[in-house]
Amino acid sequence: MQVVYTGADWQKYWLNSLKNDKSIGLVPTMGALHEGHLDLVRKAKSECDIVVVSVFVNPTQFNNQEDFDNYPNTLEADLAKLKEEKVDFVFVPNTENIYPEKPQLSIDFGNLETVLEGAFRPGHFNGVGIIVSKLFNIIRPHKAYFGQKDLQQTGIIKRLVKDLSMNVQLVIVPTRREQDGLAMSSRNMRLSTDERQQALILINSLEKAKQELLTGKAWFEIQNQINHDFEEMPLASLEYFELIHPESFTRYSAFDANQKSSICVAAYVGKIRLIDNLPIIL
Ligand SMILES: Nc1ncnc2c1ncn2[C@@H]1O[C@H](COP(=O)(O)OP(=O)(O)OP(=O)(O)O)[C@@H](O)[C@H]1O
Ligand SMILES: CC(C)(CO)[C@@H](O)C(=O)[O-]
Ligand code: BAL
Repeated sequence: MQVVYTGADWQKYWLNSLKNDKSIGLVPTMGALHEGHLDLVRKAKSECDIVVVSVFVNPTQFNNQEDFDNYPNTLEADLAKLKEEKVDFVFVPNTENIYPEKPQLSIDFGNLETVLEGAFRPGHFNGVGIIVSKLFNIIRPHKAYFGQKDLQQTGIIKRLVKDLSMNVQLVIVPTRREQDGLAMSSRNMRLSTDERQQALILINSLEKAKQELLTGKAWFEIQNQINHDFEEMPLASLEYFELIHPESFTRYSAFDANQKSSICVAAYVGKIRLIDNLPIIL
């Protein structure tokens, strides 16, 4: 496994892979790797000749300085896990290398900016759009792997690839969960024991809502009930709990079994903001 620190360093490996007609798979991450990330890596390993994992905590996608300052950094352990998975390259750029200057470009994702993460994290998707474009331009992968846990992020990146005719195939990997159902997330390691227990309200409320939707209960009643459930949890505070179309991300005010739908949730547990989602009709 080779650790590469700059785009210029990667260039010679890229030329070599091109000469040998090798396919390249990229797994973009912000580090603090868990089994969810490793599922992406394993999928990439099974489909590509060369797998590159990037580890970069991208400052421009954080709308909250405290969240950025406290984002876990476990690079040594990450490298050991990636070596175990027989990853070919790990790209670990520093901020100066990625952002020699503050980008002047900004990306407006239209309606995607006005709901869910777009609404609650102003500027977040602009930061994601810029860094993912940069990573695609530097690494030039044939395929890139993203997790379904960040459902709206997958919509943003699909839009980016389509609107800019990027020559990369996106692969979306299902959400890996802990045994009790909590979606794996790097931020989980910052939860106290009590917070970890109360964090289960995210997946429990998604599953409860799904069951009730499928048995005919009205969406507004379900939403009211879930709001109430969150109010009962002293450490959890709900940001949104929405029924949406999983491609356009438009909100539904009522359930329609003939339309694709997913439920998305975001909540603070203590000071940690977590997100999750569950498909209802695919
Ligand atoms: N539980 C999971 N299952 C599948 N993919 C995941 C999971 N968690 C994260 N990913 C994916 O891994 C990639 C890198 O994500 P990232 O490094 O932000 O990790 P993260 O665990 O989502 O961190 P955080 O939730 O704290 O933002 C993204 O494509 C993300 O969707
Ligand atoms: C795609 C990504 C690596 C861009 O920084 C990040 O948003 C993430 O980890 O999901
Ligand atoms: N996994 C999404 C990255 C973020 O929370 O900024």
